[in-house]
Amino acid sequence: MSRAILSLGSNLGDRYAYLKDAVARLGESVVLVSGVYETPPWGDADQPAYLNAVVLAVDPAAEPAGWLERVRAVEAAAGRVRDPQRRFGPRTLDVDVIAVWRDDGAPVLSDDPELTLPHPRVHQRAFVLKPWLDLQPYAQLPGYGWVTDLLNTPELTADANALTPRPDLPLESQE
Ligand SMILES: Nc1ncnc2c1ncn2[C@@H]1O[C@H](COP(=O)(O)OP(=O)(O)OP(=O)(O)O)[C@@H](O)[C@H]1O
Ligand SMILES: Nc1nc2c(c(=O)[nH]1)N=C(CO)CN2
Repeated sequence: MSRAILSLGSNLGDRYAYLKDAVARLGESVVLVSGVYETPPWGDADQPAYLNAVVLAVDPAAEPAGWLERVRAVEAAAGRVRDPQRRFGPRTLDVDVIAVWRDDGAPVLSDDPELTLPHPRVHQRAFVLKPWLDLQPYAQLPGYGWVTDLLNTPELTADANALTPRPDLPLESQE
């Protein structure tokens, strides 16, 4: 059994449709879905704004590597398009494995370049940390501590303030 925080991002094409499709493809493993935020591009300023969200997924059978396979499949199914010359450039859909915990609550730590856990840049990304807090107000990022404390650091406060909630774009069922 493992649970995972996964991040979703899109800044090309029908961004909202890509996020909805990603949640649908992740299927029954998704137990919590954050709100959607409109976010200024991070890491490469010359590109359109993103829509970002975060999900908590649980799967009794999933090994840590299984989450990477799953997010790659979701990206492929969405016909992921991106410019290989631009590391942090635009894309139809990006799904990252942010952190994974085992059944006993222990975080999975990995420095494997194929699957680095926690995600090596997440502590710098308000566009992931803020939606994550929507799901888990007491979230802790393994190796870094409370997510709320990270968001309150001077490095991230301005980025966090620049995120715009988009309650008009729900990912959860409205029934
Ligand atoms: N925690 C992780 N989540 C997703 N991919 C990872 C992770 N750790 C390592 N990788 C590897 O990174 C490679 C590139 O991933 P991807 O194309 O999503 O990067 P990126 O979106 O350009 O940058 P970033 O990961 O900073 O968002 C993947 O093929 C994957 O094997
Ligand atoms: N706001 C925002 N910026 C980004 C994002 C993202 O999802 N949201 N993903 C990137 C890919 O590495 C690069 N920059």
